[in-house]
Amino acid sequence: MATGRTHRPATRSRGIPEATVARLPLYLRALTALSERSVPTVSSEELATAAGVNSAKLRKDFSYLGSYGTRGVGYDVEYLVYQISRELGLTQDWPVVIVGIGNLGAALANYGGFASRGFRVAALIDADPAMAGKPVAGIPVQHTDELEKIITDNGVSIGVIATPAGAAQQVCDRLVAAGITSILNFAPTVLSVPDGVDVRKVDLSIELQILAFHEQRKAGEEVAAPEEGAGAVSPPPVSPHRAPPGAPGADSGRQGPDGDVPAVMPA
Ligand SMILES: NC(=O)c1ccc[n+]([C@@H]2O[C@H](COP(=O)([O-])OP(=O)(O)OC[C@H]3O[C@@H](n4cnc5c(N)ncnc54)[C@H](O)[C@@H]3O)[C@@H](O)[C@H]2O)c1
Repeated sequence: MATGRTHRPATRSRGIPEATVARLPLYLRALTALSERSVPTVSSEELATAAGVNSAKLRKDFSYLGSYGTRGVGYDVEYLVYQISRELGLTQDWPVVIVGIGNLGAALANYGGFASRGFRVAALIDADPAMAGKPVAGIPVQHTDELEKIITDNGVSIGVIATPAGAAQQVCDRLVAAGITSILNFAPTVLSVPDGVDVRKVDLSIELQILAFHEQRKAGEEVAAPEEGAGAVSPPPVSPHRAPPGAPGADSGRQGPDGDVPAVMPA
């Protein structure tokens, strides 16, 4: 049974900090767009803007990859795409299983962005016997009774949980016992996993709550703003774009369009 893991190491193998790893997909997304436009080189400032991070952080991140760019020329786009893809393990195909094929699981199965990034949906699994055999995104749904066999037969190491929260821990335990070592959890619950298993959690409602915080703050500023010429002394303005303390992107000083951290977070 899961023993529970309460913290994650600050650095991964080969000394790349976790925060840098979390930004690599942002760089890759921006670089892929440049590559598709056949842009050969890019400056750290341009790439930082496109990725939504600050350029000093980008240069520091790339130094972990041993990539320093060429003064006056910038970074070679194709080479960086290759380097980051290799670092993220994307130069190989990763079979993925999705468990819980309801609204969300079906939407994920239909999402073309997984396959184009090297994540092949190997199987769809659901506990509802009525769904067994029904195709979703062209893949027949399989019953949870088959879970262990499916994982072994397909050599799957990444599982996606899209079940109701109440079922997620039990599904997680079965996935882990069957050999899954990475889990992307969409269920709104904290999963307990043994050492050696990585869990990432996506929660769009948390992102909305952070936006609600900013909306509330903006509304408060409008109410508090003194009328011109009234002579009132107001406190220095607080940027509405700063994240609340402890939130993703907090204390980063500056955030790009997406913030510095993607809307996926450690469990
Ligand atoms: N993270 C996010 O941003 C986000 C967004 C939407 C929904 N969610 C969460 O995703 C989950 C799924 O939402 P939904 O709208 O697709 O729900 P849904 O009810 O449409 O689908 C849930 C599916 O899980 C299956 N299921 C239940 N128990 C199972 C088990 N033990 N093993 C395998 N399958 C099982 C059900 O048969 C059903 O098909 C919920 O936990 C929801 O809160 C998260």
